[in-house]
Amino acid sequence: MSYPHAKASMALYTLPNQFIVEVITMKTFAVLTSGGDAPGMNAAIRSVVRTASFYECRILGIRHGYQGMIDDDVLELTPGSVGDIIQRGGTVLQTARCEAFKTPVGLAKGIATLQKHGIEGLVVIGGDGSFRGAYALAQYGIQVIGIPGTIDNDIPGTDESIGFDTAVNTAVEAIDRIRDTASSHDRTYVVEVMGHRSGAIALSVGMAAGAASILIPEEPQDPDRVLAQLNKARERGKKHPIVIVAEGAACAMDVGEFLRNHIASEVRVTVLGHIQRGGSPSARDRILGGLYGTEAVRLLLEGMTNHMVAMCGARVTAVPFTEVFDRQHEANLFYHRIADILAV
Ligand SMILES: Nc1ncnc2c1ncn2[C@@H]1O[C@H](COP(=O)(O)OP(=O)(O)OP(=O)(O)O)[C@@H](O)[C@H]1O
Ligand SMILES: O=P(O)(O)OC[C@H]1O[C@](O)(CO)[C@@H](O)[C@@H]1O
Ligand SMILES: [Mg+2]
Repeated sequence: MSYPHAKASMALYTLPNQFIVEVITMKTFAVLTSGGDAPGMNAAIRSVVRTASFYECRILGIRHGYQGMIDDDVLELTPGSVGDIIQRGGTVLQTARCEAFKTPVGLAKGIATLQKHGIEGLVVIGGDGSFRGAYALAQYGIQVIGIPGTIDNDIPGTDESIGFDTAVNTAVEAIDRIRDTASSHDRTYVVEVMGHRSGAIALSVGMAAGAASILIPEEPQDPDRVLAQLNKARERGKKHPIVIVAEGAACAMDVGEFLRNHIASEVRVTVLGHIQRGGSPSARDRILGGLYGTEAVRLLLEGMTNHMVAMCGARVTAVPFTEVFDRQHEANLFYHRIADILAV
C-alpha cells in the first residue's frame, strides 16, 4: 500500500546560484489523551508515535487533553521517547476533563495552538465525549481520528475500548479477595463497580466473579428480583452471595441498606472506585493500543477524518463520528441472562 501523503509536498526550488535543492515537507500530526485515563492508553500513544515515525511524519504530543491544547502544552515525540511505557497504566501525556474546550473561546485557542505548530492531523484517544471535541475541531478543517480509550466500554460502534479488559480483571481480582472474607463470615456483599451510565463493566465482572445478582442502568431496577435471587441462592446453600451494582444503576450503599432490612445475613458494601482505572494494562489492552494506533495513523495518511477506529468482530475498522453520536450504547443483555442462570 502506498501513502501519498507521507511526504506531503516535495518541491523543487531554483536558487539564485542555480543550485537545485529538494525541499521535503513532512506531515505533522499530534496525539492527545482525554477524559478518564484508561490502562492501555500508553500502548496506543506508543503505537501512534512509532507508526507516524515509520511513515516519516513528525509527531507531537499534547499534554492534559484539550486543556493542554488551550494552554499550548505541546512536546515533540520520538520513537525513543515512548520506550518503556507499554506496560504502564495511566497516560504519560496525562489527561483532563476540560469544560473550557466546549466554549467557542476555548475551541479557538485550541485551534490556534494546532496552527502554531503546523499540526494537520490529530489522534484523540478517549471516550465519546472526547470525540465530540475532535468533531468540533474537524469543523475547522483539522483532520481528526479517534481511538476508543475508556474503561466504560460505552462507545457505540466498537466492541472494545482500551482499558475495559484491564478494569474488568482488576475488579474481578478485588472481588475474589472479597469472596474470601465473605465466605469466612457468611456475609452478603454488595460491590459497586464503575461504568458511568453503562452496565458493561458490571455485566462482565458479574459473569466472571459468579455474582448472585447484577444491577445495570440499562434495565429497570427491581429490588424484588434481587431479593428473589438471593433467597434462591440461599435455598441451595449459598451463604455468601455477591451482588454487583453498576454505579449508573444505583448507589451500592442504598442497595446494602435495603438488603439489611430484608435478609437475615449480615451485609457489607464495597465501592471499588478508581482502583479500576489504574494498574498495568492487560495483554488485550496493549494489543488493542497497538492495533488502534497503527490504524489511526494509516487513516490520517489516507486523508480520512471524523472517524473512530473500532473493533468489529475480530476486525479493525473505522466508524464515522456521526454514527457514534447518533447511536445509543447497548448493554450485552445476553450476558445478564447467562449470569442469572449460572447464579442458581
Ligand atoms: N461537545 C463537546 N465539545 C467540545 N469538547 C467536548 C465536548 N464534549 C466533551 N468534550 C471534551 O472531551 C472531554 C472528555 O469528555 P468526557 O468527560 O465525556 O470523557 P470521555 O472522553 O467520554 O471519557 P470517559 O467517559 O472514559 O471519562 C471533556 O472534558 C471536554 O474537554
Ligand atoms: O475520574 P472521575 O472524574 O471521578 O470520573 C469517574 C468516571 O470516569 C470513569 O471512570 C470513566 O473514565 C467512569 O466509569 C466514572 O463514572
Ligand atoms: Mg464517556
